Amino acid sequence: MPNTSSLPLKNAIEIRNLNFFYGTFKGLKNVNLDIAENKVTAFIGPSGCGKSTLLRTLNRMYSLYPGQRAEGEINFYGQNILDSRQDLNLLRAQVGMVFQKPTPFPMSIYDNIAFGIRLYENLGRADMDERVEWALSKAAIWNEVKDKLGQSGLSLSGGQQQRLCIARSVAVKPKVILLDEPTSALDPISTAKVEELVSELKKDYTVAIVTHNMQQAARVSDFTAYMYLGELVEFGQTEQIFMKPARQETEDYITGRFG
Ligand SMILES: Nc1ncnc2c1ncn2[C@@H]1O[C@H](COP(=O)(O)OP(=O)(O)OP(=O)(O)O)[C@@H](O)[C@H]1O
Repeated sequence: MPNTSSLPLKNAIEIRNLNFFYGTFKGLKNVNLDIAENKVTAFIGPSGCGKSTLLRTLNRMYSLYPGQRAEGEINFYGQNILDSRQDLNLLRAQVGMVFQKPTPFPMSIYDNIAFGIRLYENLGRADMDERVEWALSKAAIWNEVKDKLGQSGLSLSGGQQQRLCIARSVAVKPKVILLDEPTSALDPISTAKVEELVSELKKDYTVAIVTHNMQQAARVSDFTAYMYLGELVEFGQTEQIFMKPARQETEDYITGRFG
């Protein structure tokens, strides 16, 4: 891993010697990676290389599944979230996640946002209204839904549903937002809106994004991690990874000569 310590950046997450197991299969092999605060870090690499596995360790999403376990350290602002004493609800409020397929709850647009907030905070009606508007505005969808907050979240288009899901994760004021191929189910116009939104979000949040789309990684991210067969092959500033990769394997993948 190149040394990025010379950059004047603060890390939100520092991953150290991370190994991940699906039963006996090792999905991640000794990964070391820093995720800088208020930056976008992209995970790229061929199918099955461990991008989603790595993302899902960052809020312990895997803990829902028996037989899956991580070893090593994931220090989130200095605290190792792999510690068995880690409060998982608190962690998931601080490290939110948006999935590939938009997953609005089968309830109103308003309640899609308010639901998560109610789990953590006891807001009065006026404060809740304000928070809902704030979250929908942050996710650049307020103007499209402000006159139909009582309608089902499922009545929105796919691209709007995905922005609603981003609003839902923003609403609980996380520090980090994890995006797992957030545009792969979207049309090009919705994709462009979500990409624009990602660039906006980093003003307030730290973002990690898994993407199959290398142009997308190049457009939206500040740092890129190239993975292969569960290993982190190369990590650096996105411009360097795409313009001047240090490793031949990275260059082969970036230039489409892989495989
Ligand atoms: N639930 C599971 N049980 C067993 N093995 C799994 C499970 N989920 C993923 N794997 C394996 O772990 C490895 C990494 O998978 P992962 O989904 O992280 O890859 P990925 O890079 O995100 O792939 P893709 O781009 O296709 O989504 C693969 O070999 C995959 O088969």
